[in-house]
Amino acid sequence: MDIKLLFDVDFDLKVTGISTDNRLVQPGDLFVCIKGYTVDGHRFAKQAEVAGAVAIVCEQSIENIGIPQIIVADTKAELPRLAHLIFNKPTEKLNLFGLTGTNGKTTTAYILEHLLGGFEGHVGYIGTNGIRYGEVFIEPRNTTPEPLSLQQTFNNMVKAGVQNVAIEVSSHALELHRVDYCRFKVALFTNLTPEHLDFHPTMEEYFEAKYKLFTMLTPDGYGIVNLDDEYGIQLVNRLKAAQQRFYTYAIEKDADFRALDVRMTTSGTTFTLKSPVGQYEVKTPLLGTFNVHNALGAMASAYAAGMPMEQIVSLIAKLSPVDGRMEIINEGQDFTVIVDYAHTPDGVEKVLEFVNDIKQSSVKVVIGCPGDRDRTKRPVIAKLSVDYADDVIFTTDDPHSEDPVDILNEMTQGMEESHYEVIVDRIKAIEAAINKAQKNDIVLIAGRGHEKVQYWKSGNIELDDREVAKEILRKKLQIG
Ligand SMILES: CC(=O)N[C@H]1[C@@H](OP(=O)(O)OP(=O)(O)OC[C@H]2O[C@@H](n3ccc(=O)[nH]c3=O)[C@H](O)[C@@H]2O)O[C@H](CO)[C@@H](O)[C@@H]1O[C@H](C)C(=O)N[C@@H](C)C(=O)N[C@H](CCC(=O)O)C(=O)O
Ligand SMILES: Nc1ncnc2c1ncn2[C@@H]1O[C@H](COP(=O)(O)OP(=O)(O)OP(=O)(O)O)[C@@H](O)[C@H]1O
Repeated sequence: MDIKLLFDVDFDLKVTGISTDNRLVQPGDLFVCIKGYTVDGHRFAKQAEVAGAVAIVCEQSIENIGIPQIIVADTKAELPRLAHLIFNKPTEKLNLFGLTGTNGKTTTAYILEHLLGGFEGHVGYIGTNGIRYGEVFIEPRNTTPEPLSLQQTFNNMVKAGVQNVAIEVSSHALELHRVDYCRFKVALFTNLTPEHLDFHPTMEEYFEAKYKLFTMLTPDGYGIVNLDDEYGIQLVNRLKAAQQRFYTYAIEKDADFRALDVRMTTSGTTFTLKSPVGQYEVKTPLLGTFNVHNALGAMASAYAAGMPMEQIVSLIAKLSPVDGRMEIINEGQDFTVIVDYAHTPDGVEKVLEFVNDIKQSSVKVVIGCPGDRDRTKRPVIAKLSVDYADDVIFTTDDPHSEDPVDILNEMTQGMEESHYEVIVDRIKAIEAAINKAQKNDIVLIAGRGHEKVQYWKSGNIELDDREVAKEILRKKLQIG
């Protein structure tokens, strides 16, 4: 591509690619210097030149560089525009369904992917559980990838014939320009509760970051909003003021898509759906009230995309469980083991509410908090656990650079209740809970869901709660 198609410059140059990491530069690339949270990419301009970069995009002039430097005010803001152009404006050829909110993005995206898959065209997914389309699966690094890998992925999806993409859009992504130059056919808001307050100083700023997604709707696009959430109500008011189209969903409030008469068991949920085109009996294998919200959001999104309601209702009954979200581990034992990804106070509370609603006997919880992440939630999650569960084992989540014992001390500091114990080793903690479980008990293993790797300062180790639970159950039942 001629550099003049990217910048208003008076020299000729052919650009064949783009990179923000000198270690990945290919000859012919444009190298964009990003000031990161750990290092400043300007430091790597020379190495990028040596690796074959043909020009540098930077925020200030860099010494001893022999290739052209294009100075811009904010390289992070410039990057999505460049990626959009270099990767052939892929978002103009795709229907993007953006999902945002503190909890429920992955689950709602999964349900939507399933619905759209039964409708028309090929579907892609981008989010916490990775990138998937056709036969392709790429392990995730971030929930919402940075602009280069995002636009490149979109371009690959277009080439593979994908038409619809369900993409989780994190507040970090909205704040850090990762999704600039994306235009959404549907923008969905699940809820907003305290999380990431290490990144967004206040809830209002956190909400403003989420709101940005709704300013990126196409003119014929729809906002889809959870009306049972107080920030959802604020969002609806803004959409009305901006004369944007939207559908609401709720259980409590009178919304466009409303679940009435919700009935829950450990094998699934049924409810009566009130929709803009009549009432339907809905059956899903998903567990918990929050998954009724997620199902409603996905159904409203599919409807906004033109899918007939009858088809939506029929497909939702055929869902399989979501990876690591309320996943039942069944090795034939006479109690219930659930692995779930709840890791925010709201998520933990919702899951505990659900298990309390359906419990026939005692509830045992194994839970921890990650290191290097929002510390304010540690005592809150611990308190919720002892408030709702009969037996709690606090254990290690992903410690990252922190000492797990310090995290556990922060969780339990000042705790007056005594029905908890601390077992630092997560495998031993899961083992203790399962070995203590009696007939009809529920063991909830929360926080890590689908995750397969535990992140430690000293190195990462393989740890999948589901596999651990299965192995312990089989030992307990003397199978194999
Ligand atoms: C705070 C944050 O968002 N960090 C993201 C950021 O990393 P960073 O700022 O530390 O980057 P850096 O290492 O300082 O590097 C700066 C620049 O120098 C370049 N570099 C660096 C080293 C080198 O040798 N050569 C080189 O060229 C890098 O390629 C980069 O361009 O840029 C990286 C590349 O795009 C991201 O992967 C990384 O996300 C990290 C992993 C992260 O944990 N992000 C979290 C906070 C996040 O984004 N979370 C959200 C929400 C998740 C949720 O909802 O729970 C998400 O969307 O994932
Ligand atoms: N609508 C919801 N409201 C509250 N909690 C929810 C909701 N949906 C799911 N949860 C809880 O939050 C956990 C994470 O769900 P999910 O992965 O769908 O959310 P997410 O927004 O994608 O989170 P993350 O970005 O951290 O991956 C689930 O395991 C469940 O415990």
